[in-house]
Amino acid sequence: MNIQDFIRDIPDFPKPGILFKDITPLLGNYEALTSCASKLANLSPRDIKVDKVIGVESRGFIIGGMIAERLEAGFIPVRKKGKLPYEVKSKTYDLEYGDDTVEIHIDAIKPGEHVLIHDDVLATGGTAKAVCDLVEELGGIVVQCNFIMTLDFLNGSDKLKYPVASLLSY
Ligand SMILES: O=P(O)(O)OC[C@H]1O[C@H](OP(=O)(O)OP(=O)(O)O)[C@H](O)[C@@H]1O
Ligand SMILES: Nc1ncnc2[nH]cnc12
Repeated sequence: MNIQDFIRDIPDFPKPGILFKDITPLLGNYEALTSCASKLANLSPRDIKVDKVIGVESRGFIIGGMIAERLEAGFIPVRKKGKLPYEVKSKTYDLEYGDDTVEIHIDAIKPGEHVLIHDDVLATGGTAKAVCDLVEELGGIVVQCNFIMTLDFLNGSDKLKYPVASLLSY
């Protein structure tokens, strides 16, 4: 099963000059979807029990939830501003195509819990860095930043002080 075959390039989306990596063909194929989730779960650290998996809105929710199930961990949604109903911590960050704010519930992580952060794409690293900061502020321990793919020409991993795992790099 070649995951790469299920990632579609869309030029100039959502802005001119951006080559958008579209994962919807992957999501739509049962074998590709489950193989991707299992491979990503297998990349998690062997020696650490992951307590919680974070999925980042919105594309990180789908496979993040599947990884949590495979690791027998809880799932935490990190959402864009104004979507979570309870008290939140927030971080604003720059994107490849704009800026955004992510939020987490203040009681999502207990101090000392081991947290794996999953998203579909690591681009500039702004989103993942903001999520790492939120985990640290709640007293959690980031064990891995886990992605389907990294866009290496944007050097996103330079912003992250934690191990990065991914299936594909461009
Ligand atoms: O490394 P970065 O430069 O921060 O970019 C990566 C982020 O950008 C995309 O999300 P987007 O904000 O487009 O939201 P979506 O998942 O809801 O489409 C992607 O799903 C990551 O979350
Ligand atoms: N080029 C890209 N394709 C898909 N998602 C992204 N998130 C940030 N940059 C992206």
